[in-house]
Amino acid sequence: MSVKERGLLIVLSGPSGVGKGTVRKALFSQPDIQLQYSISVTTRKPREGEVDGVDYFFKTREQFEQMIRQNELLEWAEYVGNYYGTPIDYVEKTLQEGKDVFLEIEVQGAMQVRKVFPEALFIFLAPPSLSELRKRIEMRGTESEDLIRDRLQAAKEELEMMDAYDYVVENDQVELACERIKAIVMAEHCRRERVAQRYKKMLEVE
Ligand SMILES: Nc1ncnc2c1ncn2[C@@H]1O[C@H](COP(=O)(O)OP(=O)(O)OP(=O)(O)O)[C@@H](O)[C@H]1O
Ligand SMILES: Nc1nc2c(ncn2[C@@H]2O[C@H](COP(=O)(O)O)[C@@H](O)[C@H]2O)c(=O)[nH]1
Repeated sequence: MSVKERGLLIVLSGPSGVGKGTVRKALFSQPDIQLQYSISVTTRKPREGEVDGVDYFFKTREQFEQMIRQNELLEWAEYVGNYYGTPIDYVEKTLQEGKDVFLEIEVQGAMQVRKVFPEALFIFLAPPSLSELRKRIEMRGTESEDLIRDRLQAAKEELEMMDAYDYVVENDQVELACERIKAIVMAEHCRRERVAQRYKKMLEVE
């Protein structure tokens, strides 16, 4: 399979509460872009309304550690007391089918993905400010005061990593952030198409 035919791997990171899930849902509802969401595995307890196999695959720590041992994860990280990871089989199979795969993961995991898939597209979603980030995570109402504090502490470390990404997109408004990500993905497809054409021409000349 040529570089062009394989799907594009898109990695979206950003601090907890910045709006990754909200922007992703907006992006996935767009008719002119087709992305496949990679459902992560986690040891975190489900939030109200979260469904196993839709939002996450919810596992015990023992089950998760077994997945690590059996090399079933493309990447994994411990984030604020819980494990999170990306099942490798789904990502590989879907990319092979020529479909684009979308990962929504924190920064430690994203850096592991970069080592395995350096050609992936890395996008960091940034909040307009730290105070707005705090407001969003508090307004969501899914975490205790202690967990919000820990997630905001992690957010400061994550924001320092944004330079390691190919693009930084501000999530000031969901629709705008969604359009910006769409434009980045479409531009990357055009670039890959041109590289593939040039490569094909080169082979014809030889
Ligand atoms: N542009 C925005 N303006 C105002 N509120 C927003 C915006 N984007 C998202 N929100 C709100 O912020 C809260 C957090 O959003 P969301 O759950 O999507 O964040 P997240 O980055 O996926 O968080 P986590 O990493 O913890 O899962 C939600 O209540 C959401 O409605
Ligand atoms: N490294 C990974 N991080 C992941 C994965 N799935 C989700 N996440 C990130 O964890 C935090 C917390 O998520 P929450 O649902 O508890 O709010 C957030 O930044 C997610 O994007 C994964 O597979 N690997």
